[in-house]
Amino acid sequence: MFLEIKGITKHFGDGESRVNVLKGIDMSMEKGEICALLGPSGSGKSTLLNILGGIDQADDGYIAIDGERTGDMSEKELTLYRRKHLGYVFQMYNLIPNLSIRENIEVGAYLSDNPLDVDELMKTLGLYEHRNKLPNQLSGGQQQRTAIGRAIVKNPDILLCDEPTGALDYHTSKEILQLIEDVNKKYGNTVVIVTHNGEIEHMADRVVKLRDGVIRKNYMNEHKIPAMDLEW
Ligand SMILES: Nc1ncnc2c1ncn2[C@@H]1O[C@H](COP(=O)(O)OP(=O)(O)OP(=O)(O)O)[C@@H](O)[C@H]1O
Repeated sequence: MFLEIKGITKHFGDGESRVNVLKGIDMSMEKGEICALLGPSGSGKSTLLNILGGIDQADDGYIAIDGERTGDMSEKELTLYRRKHLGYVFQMYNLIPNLSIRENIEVGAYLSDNPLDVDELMKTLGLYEHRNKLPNQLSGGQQQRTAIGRAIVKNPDILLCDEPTGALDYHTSKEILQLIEDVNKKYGNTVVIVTHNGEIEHMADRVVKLRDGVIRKNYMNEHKIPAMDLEW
């Protein structure tokens, strides 16, 4: 097992305003799996993703990646680990406005000992011809491609995507999902996609459904559908 999540609990606030957001999450994933993490608003999806990504800390439980428990690491080790092994794609692209597309992707490459070839990646992403433009000269879909490029150029073991198509129209969303699928096939990264879009579960190997901070369902898809064929 590549990724192990065991007994994760998390609360926010204290006293009357205390909310128990995650109430004991256990799940695991193999390398190269795509997991769709679904659940109603407020069920704890982003909180779990942030804990997986080392952006937030659990109250209890642990995350182990390839046998290494992130909770046992010092702050410095964790930062290095995050830089090297995790890629994050957000709904808002968070690109650096005064850097070119190429430079935005290179920012990710600098963080890695083992980066992918930036030119080749830009070609895979369909961004090569736009490489010298600034983010605001591109469409939303192209900006999201750049954000995926920045996350993936590190060749991270795990790619965490929080509503990666949340701000995009139907066709662009499908393109981005196809791209995530292509990247997973080509580089074998383990992918977790947090989404409200139930259709995305059909392209995933594993489907995990959260409700009220608990996993209600966790199953493997017998028949995956290519992202290109999803409809909603
Ligand atoms: N930093 C925080 N401080 C206080 N409460 C928080 C914080 N972050 C999240 N919460 C609360 O935790 C609960 C779960 O939030 P989370 O964002 O994980 O849910 P979600 O399933 O991702 O929801 P959505 O689909 O709407 O993004 C919510 O009730 C939210 O208000």
